[in-house]
Amino acid sequence: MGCLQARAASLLVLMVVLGLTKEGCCHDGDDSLSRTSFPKGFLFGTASAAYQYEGAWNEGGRGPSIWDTYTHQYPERIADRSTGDVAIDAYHRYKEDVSIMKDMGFDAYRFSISWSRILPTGKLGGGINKEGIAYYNNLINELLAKGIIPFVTLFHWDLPQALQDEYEGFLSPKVVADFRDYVDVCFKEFGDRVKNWITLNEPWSYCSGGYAQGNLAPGHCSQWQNLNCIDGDSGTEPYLCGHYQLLAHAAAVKLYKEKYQADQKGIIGITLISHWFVPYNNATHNLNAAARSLDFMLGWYLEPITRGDYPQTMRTLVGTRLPKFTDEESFMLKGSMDFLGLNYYTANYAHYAPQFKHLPPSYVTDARANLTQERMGMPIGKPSASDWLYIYPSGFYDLLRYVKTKYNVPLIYITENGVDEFNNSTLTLEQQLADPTRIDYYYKHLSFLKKAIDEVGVNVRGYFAWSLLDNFEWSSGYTVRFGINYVDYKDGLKRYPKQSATWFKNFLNH
Ligand SMILES: N=C(Cc1ccccc1)N[C@@H]1O[C@H](CO[C@@H]2OC[C@@H](O)[C@H](O)[C@H]2O)[C@@H](O)[C@H](O)[C@H]1O
Repeated sequence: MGCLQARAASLLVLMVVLGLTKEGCCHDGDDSLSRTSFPKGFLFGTASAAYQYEGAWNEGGRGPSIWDTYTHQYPERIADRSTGDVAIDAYHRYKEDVSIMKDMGFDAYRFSISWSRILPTGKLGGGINKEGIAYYNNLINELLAKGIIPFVTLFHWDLPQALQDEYEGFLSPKVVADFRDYVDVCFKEFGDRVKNWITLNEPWSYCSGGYAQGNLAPGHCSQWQNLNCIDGDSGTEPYLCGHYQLLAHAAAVKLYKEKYQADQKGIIGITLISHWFVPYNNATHNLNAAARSLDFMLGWYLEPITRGDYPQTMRTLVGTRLPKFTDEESFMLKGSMDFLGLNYYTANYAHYAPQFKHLPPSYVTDARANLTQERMGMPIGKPSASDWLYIYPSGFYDLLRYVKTKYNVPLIYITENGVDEFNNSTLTLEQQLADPTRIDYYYKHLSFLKKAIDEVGVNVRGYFAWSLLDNFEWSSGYTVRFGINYVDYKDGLKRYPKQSATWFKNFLNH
C-alpha cells in the first residue's frame, strides 16, 4: 500500500474511532424506553459523594479535609461563598434518603467514604475513628436492608488536610502508603458487605481542577494563567498529582486482590471522566487535536491502567515534565481494574492550536488543542447551568464505542451522568420541581447507552445518575442543582421529587 493509501486508511480509522462516520448520528428513539430496554440484571442507581452530601464536617470524630480548608479559607472561590459544613445533612438523614431511592425503584447506590471521617489525621497511626466506622456501617446496613447494592468510592477529592500539610498530599509519593493503609481499614471493616469498590473518582478532575485550572481544592495553578490561584505550577503539578493518584490506585487494587478478594469475592475498579471531542472540522490537524484531547483527558489514566504507561502523545508533548513509571510500577498498574467506572456529561469541539507552544508549559495547553463549546457561533448543544456542560447525547455513544474500540475494557459501569439547572428561589416550589430538560437529558443519554450496548456490544452492566439529590456542587456551591430530587435549602433541607424523579420511577418500574 502506497503512503497516500496508508494515510487515507489511518485517517479513516481515526474518523471511525472519533465517530465521524454516518452511524455516529442521531437515534430513532422510541418512547417505550424503560428498564426492560436493557439487559437482564442491568443495575440502575444514583451517585453521591461524602463532602457534597454528609455535612457534619466536625461531628462524629471527623477530621478536616482539604475541602473544609478550601471553603473556610477561600470563600471567594465558591460561587455563593458556601461550604459543605452541613451540605444536605445526609449524615443524619441517610435513612430517609435510602427510602427515597427504594421507593423510586433503584437497584444500587454509589457513595464515597470520607477518608478523614475514618482516619481523622489521614494516617493509621493517628487512630481509627470508631464513630466514622459506625456511620458507614449504618449506611451500608440500611442499603442492604432495603435491597439496594452499595457501590463505594474510596476517594472523592476530600483528602485529609493533615496529609496536605505534611507532604502536599498527592504531589508526594508518601500518599501511596497512607492511601493503602486507609483502604485496608475500609476493606476490612466493610468488605464483608461491600462487593463493588471504586478506588478514585475522576483523577482528571482532581489533578486538572486542583492543579492546572485551580477551580477545585487545593486551588493550585500557574500565576500567568491569572486565575487568582493560591500557588502552583500548571506545567508540573497536574502530572505529579496524576502519577501518585495512579500509584495509589494500583496499590489499593494490589492490596484488595492479594488480601481480600478471594474471601470477600468483590470487584474493584476506578471511575474516570471523559468528555467526547468533536473535531472542529475534518481537517487532519483537527482530527488529530480531537484524538490528543481524548489522550490527555481519558488516556492519561486509562492507558497506564490498560497498557502500563502514559499515551505516546503525552510522552512526546509533555516530555520530562511527565513522570516515569518503574518497570515494577508499570506491571502493578497494567490490568489494575476489574471494571471501568465511566462518567459522561458533555462534549467539546477540538481545534488544533499550534500557537499554544509559545505559552509557558501547562496541562491546559500541552495537548495543543483549543477546546470550545461552539463552532461558527453555534453551540455544540443545549447549555445547562454549568458553563462546562452543554448537552450532547450522541457523544455518550461515541465515547463508549471509542473506549471499546481502543481499550477493549471488559466491563463498564456508568458511574455518573446528569445535568443541572440554576437554583432559582424566585420560582415557586412547583416551578422548581418542573425539570423537563433533565427528563430529556436522561431519555436521550439512556437511548444512546442502549444503542452502544445493542449495536457496538459495549459491556455496560449498570448506570448511575448524578445525582439522587441536589447537593454542594464544589465551586458552584448550591447555585446549581443536579438532583432528580429537590432539596429545599430554605426550609429544613426537605426533600421533594422533581418531575424527573417521577419519570425515573416510571422508567424503573415498567
Ligand atoms: N465535576 C465533575 C468534573 C468537572 C470538574 C471540574 C470542572 C468541571 C467538571 N465531575 C462530576 O460532576 C459532578 C457535577 O459537576 C459539577 O457541576 C457544577 C460545577 O460548577 C461543579 O464545579 C462541578 O463539579 C460533580 O458534582 C461530581 O462530584 C463529579 O464527580
